[in-house]
Amino acid sequence: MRKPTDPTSHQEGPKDPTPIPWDALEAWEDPIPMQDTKTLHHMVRRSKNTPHSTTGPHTTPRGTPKTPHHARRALPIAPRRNPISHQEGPYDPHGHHEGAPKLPHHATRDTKTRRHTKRGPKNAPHNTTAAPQPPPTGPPPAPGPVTELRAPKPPLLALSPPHGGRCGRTRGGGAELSRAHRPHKAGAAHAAPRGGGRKRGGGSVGLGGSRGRGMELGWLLWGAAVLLLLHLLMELSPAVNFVLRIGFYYVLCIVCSGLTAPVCLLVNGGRTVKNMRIIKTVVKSFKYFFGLRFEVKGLENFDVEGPAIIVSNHQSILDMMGLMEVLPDGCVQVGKKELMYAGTVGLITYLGGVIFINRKSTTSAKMVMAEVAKTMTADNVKVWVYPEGTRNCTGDLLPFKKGAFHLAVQAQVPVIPVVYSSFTTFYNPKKNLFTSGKIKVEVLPPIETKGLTSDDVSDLTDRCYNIMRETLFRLSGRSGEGKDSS
Ligand SMILES: CCCCCCCC/C=C\CCCCCCCC(=O)SCCNC(=O)CCNC(=O)[C@H](O)C(C)(C)COP(=O)(O)OP(=O)(O)OC[C@H]1O[C@@H](n2cnc3c(N)ncnc32)[C@H](O)[C@@H]1OP(=O)(O)O
Ligand SMILES: CCCCCCCCCCCCCCCC(=O)OC[C@@H](O)COP(=O)(O)O
Repeated sequence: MRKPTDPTSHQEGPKDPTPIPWDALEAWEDPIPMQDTKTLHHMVRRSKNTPHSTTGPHTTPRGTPKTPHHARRALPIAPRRNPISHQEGPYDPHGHHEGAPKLPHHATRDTKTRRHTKRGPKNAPHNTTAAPQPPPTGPPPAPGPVTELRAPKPPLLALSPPHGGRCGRTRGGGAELSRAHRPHKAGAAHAAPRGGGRKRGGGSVGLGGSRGRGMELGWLLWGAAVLLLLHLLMELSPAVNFVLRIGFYYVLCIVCSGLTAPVCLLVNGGRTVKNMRIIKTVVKSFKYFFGLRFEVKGLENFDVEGPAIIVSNHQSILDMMGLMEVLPDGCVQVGKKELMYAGTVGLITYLGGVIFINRKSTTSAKMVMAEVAKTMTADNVKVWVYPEGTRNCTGDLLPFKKGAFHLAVQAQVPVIPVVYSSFTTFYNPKKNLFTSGKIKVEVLPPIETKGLTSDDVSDLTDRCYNIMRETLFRLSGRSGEGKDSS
């Protein structure tokens, strides 16, 4: 919080023509202190340390044997204790709870001293306009510094004790510009003056107001010009269009992940599949920014009793929008472990219960999947796997990895194939193509695995591959022969 200047220099009335130190006004409008980030860290730490809270395979407490059990917690279970309810006393988002940082003393002290500035000392005469000055005698003074040549500043401040923040949390307090004089807000000229509610003479906006509005207009014009230029460039150059759109997608993912993570922590307390509902709500809105539409069929095929393994084709990072468009409740995904280190996106995938595997180590990946097979039934969660093991935007399918099908057979749960039509009609990084488009999504009937063993995994994989490939070609409107023409 910036140290406010001496409030007396902001007395009402045009006594002193010298310009008001505008920056000093800022001191009266400091933002509300940010939420105490220490509390947030405290919550995260508490949620990790509570005996019942789930942790991912990579966060087993020190000393735990690195046996397959480390994956035991791979599946998210709603933590049985919510770190927020363990705060001393009720948790107050405005930070007025135990241990919250107090406002610095001088800020409160100033509140008292400033109390007198609104109307001057307590028993001073109630003069709403300055007493007339006696006419100056003797020769006219030589013109002083430039400042004296400037038009005198209009009366500016209806001072009242500071509220310690922009939003005026104390009763009627706070050093604030009378609305009629607030220098930077468009349309403020006609707002009723605040602070004490007494009518102030004259509603005209001071010079500062028009200058502020001019600046605001300038910025608006600049912004419009930049946007127009960008739009023009995007129209003229596919490469610029592609870079800006995919860049915007990355920014959207990073920023929204950073904003959604605290919400997940506050609502669900830590890593749990329940966070997927929140993530899904946010990601489902992304399609509108890119003019993408989804046409979904067969959602009823998700209505199976208990857990299941869902397998789908994987074309690009845009798949997250398609994933969230149809994601059933209580469904976690299998992802490459590198994702966990992708900044805020890694945090949100961790909080959403994503199961991280090391694709480069079949052994460790198998162990994780084996553990998942054991726990998914107990936790009644579905697991979404991309059997191609990587992104593939050719309009065809890569050969399937077998892990998902071993998982289904080991857990004796059905496999539900999901197919997304080819993105190649609107998205092709090699051709710098990224426009709006329609994606057809089809959820196919479940394939039972009851009674199957690991010997049947190869057949199961091939069967699923063929059904999904045929569906992909049908949805993408192409013949089943050969590679995509693109
Ligand atoms: C709020 C705003 C947010 C905005 C941001 C959005 C956030 C969204 C939030 C949240 C959603 C996040 C979503 C993330 C999604 C990420 C997707 C990816 O990362 S895709 C890459 C990782 N996925 C895979 O790799 C596929 C699964 N892979 C497998 O299952 C593989 O099979 C694996 C890794 C286990 C092994 O792969 P191998 O490369 O070794 O090849 P193989 O042929 O499958 O296996 C080799 C041998 O091992 C046996 N084997 C494989 N798995 C086995 C198992 N589990 N048990 C026993 N044997 C197994 C097989 O039978 C095979 O043996 P024989 O050839 O038959 O002799
Ligand atoms: C704050 C610092 C952020 C650091 C940069 C993070 C940028 C991440 C934005 C990613 C947007 C969403 C990603 C969804 C998951 C995904 O689709 O990952 C690709 C993998 O399936 C397969 O990867 P690959 O094997 O390389 O094809």
